[in-house]
Amino acid sequence: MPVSTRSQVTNHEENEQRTRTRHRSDQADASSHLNVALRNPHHGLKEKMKALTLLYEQQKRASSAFRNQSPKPDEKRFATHPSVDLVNSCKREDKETKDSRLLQDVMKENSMSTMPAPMGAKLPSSRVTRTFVLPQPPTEDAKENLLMGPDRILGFPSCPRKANVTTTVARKLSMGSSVAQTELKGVNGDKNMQELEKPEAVSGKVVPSGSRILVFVRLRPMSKKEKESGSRCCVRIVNKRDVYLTEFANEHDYLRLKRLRGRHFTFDASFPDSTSQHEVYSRTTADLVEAVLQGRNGSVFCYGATGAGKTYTMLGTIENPGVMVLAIKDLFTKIRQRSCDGNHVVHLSYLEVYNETVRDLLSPGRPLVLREDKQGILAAGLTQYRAYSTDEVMALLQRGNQNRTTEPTRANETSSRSHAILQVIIEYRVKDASMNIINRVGKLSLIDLAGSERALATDQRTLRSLEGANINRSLLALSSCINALVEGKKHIPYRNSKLTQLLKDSLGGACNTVMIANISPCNLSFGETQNTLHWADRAKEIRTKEGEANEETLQVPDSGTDQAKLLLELQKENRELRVQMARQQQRLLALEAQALAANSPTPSSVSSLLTPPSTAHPNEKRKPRSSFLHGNCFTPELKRKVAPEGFRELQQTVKTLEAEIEKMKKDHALQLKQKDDVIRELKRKSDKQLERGGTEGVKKSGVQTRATLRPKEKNTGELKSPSHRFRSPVPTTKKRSFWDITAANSPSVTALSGRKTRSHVIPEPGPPSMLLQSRRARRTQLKAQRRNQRQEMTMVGHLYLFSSILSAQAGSSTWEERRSNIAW
Ligand SMILES: Nc1ncnc2c1ncn2[C@@H]1O[C@H](COP(=O)(O)OP(=O)(O)OP(=O)(O)O)[C@@H](O)[C@H]1O
Repeated sequence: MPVSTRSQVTNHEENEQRTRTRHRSDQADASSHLNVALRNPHHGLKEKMKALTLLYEQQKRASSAFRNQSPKPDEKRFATHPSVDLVNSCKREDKETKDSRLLQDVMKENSMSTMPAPMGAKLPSSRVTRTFVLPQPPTEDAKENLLMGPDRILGFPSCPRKANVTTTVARKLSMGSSVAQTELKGVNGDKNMQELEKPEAVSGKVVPSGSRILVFVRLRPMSKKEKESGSRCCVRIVNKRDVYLTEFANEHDYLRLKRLRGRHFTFDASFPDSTSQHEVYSRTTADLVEAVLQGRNGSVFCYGATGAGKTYTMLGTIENPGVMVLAIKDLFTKIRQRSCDGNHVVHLSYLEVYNETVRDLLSPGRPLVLREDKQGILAAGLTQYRAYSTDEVMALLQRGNQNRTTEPTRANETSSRSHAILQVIIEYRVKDASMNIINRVGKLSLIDLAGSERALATDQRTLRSLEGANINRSLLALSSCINALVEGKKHIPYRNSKLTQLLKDSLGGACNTVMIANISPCNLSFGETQNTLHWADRAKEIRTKEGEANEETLQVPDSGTDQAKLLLELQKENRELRVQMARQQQRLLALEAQALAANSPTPSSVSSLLTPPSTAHPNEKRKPRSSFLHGNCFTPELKRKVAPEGFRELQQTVKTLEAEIEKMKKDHALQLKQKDDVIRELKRKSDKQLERGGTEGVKKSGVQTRATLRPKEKNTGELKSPSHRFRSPVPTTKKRSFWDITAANSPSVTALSGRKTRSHVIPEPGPPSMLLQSRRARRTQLKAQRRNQRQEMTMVGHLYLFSSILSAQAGSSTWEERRSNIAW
């Protein structure tokens, strides 16, 4: 991290001191005695030597036991290191001789030193020798670390480590399955990696359950420029885990000549400069990819000073692709192998945080706004591309990198000036042991952070310094978050920068997170390297939440192929049924047409309808007509039977209808006759009245109507019609009829009751009554009436005929039905 306050460093050193003390207390009595002696700088040299001898004896035994157990460290690992020759030459020496010489050196130095033993060692600057004071056994590894060449090196491990591989225990990702471990073994094939230490062992305290952030360190090789400038390597990686950082004392700084600076760190794995990209990927990210395929979220981020090799680790080159490329390739390969139906969805988004603005790298445009919802922090409007192959992903990645802000600085020619986040969301289906289909969704975030830098290291130009300030600010926010998370604070200041907002899930969410700290071997970058290692060491203690795998079991009872078969069968059946139904409909239509043709009234039958029926039995109960929709109606036998039977029925119906019509005709003729009689009677009466010159009645009543002429008939409740069909309803005493109301509202009654209604309005006088017309005019009117009646009768006959045909077609089964069908 760019900034580390004095108090933080002090705290850290105190913690380490405490850890050292705790470790020492675990040792034997003699060792504890030694510790007491070592802690006291004013203790006698004799006692110190005694203790050292004791310690040496003890550690010698331990180291010989260790040599018997553990495999020899790979000599090739250090091939590029400046001290390789020295290391090899040392190895060629007899171990015992070497150890004893070391001890002698130590004892000599201690006898000469004025510094307290555990704090370091000193040699006169003229002497070219190695100077150590080791509170830990001088194991082979430690010796390697200290053999830094002919120069005067002031270095020592700050943290004692038991020289026993069995103390390191494998740390697992929170994958919830054995796959992780299997993969780990398969991919790494390294005993030490399988036996990574427990989180508790790393932090030195009991921590709650959950997944700890995995922290790895990668050392980059010395650049040509650095070599040419005569820079030295200040970092040693031992046993692929331990990082020894040493500081070369400045020969001209006489005041600090005696000051010793050097640190020792232990991580989940540390990669020397010769480590290949594939090895880095397989050790750091392969398990994470596996976890993502199990439906979990995973994050990998590279952290380090500018020019330390973050982008190289994440992106790499075309010849040596980095973690991003290898992870995506691995994802695609594994999805294709595992997907049960061959389908998968891979969505890709790529953004950068530059000068505290979020930009879409795949479709650059306006800055994006960060929003928080239930799923976490989201960049609103970020493009999600669906990729179908690795090549497509590569093309997208390339496009995104072209859009990424990079500038040459003094520290790095292609320095990334922004933090880049590549997010891959995968969705695919797998089958479990009980053949259930499980839908899995996982998210992998690959983050390449911009490098922390000192203002002096980069250009002093305004834009670069502003970029640098923003980068440092966001990294400082990141370090604050790491601090808060490690200290278990309730409030984590994610909102201090856009970067921490975006990393919220990776740091404190339900996510498996890997941090790769990139460091430079150059002694000129000692400060930055120390900072990086310090924060990486701190990040080891962060624990992310234990999250559920994002998977959903789809309730499909049968296998995919069975399902497909079933679907095909059902489709086939459906097609067949449709064809059958169409055929049946055609047959039905044909039958109906046939029946209609057979039942349709021919001219002869119409004429027969008009002739009087020979026999008519209207009340006779008829057999219901068999329905065309009956189940057996499609048999050819029945088809032959149905037509004549229907025809016979129809003939009978016609006959009955004819009889009915005849009867009605008679009734109507009778009615007409009665009406004529009434008219004649009325005429006679009116003639009499006229003859009597009785115009008084006319004057009295005002308007004479037919109703006034038949008051008695009105009382009986019968109309003048002779037909029983035209009987009016019997008037009830309770209900007031319209006539009652009008009578009640008549002026005389109103005068009595004093109440007025709308019917008080006196109607306009109507046309003159028929009785007032001349005789000739009356006769013409009557003739017209009769003509109308005759026409009505003809129409009724036609209607009757028509309705009978309709009812016959509609399939009315009984006589009553048919009769009711006739619209009277
Ligand atoms: N492991 C490695 N092997 C070989 N070359 C490396 C390695 N790591 C880094 N480099 C080289 O070091 C130089 C700087 O690396 P890189 O650009 O990745 O640094 P960086 O940390 O991303 O810097 P910045 O933060 O400024 O972007 C590059 O030229 C790169 O090729």
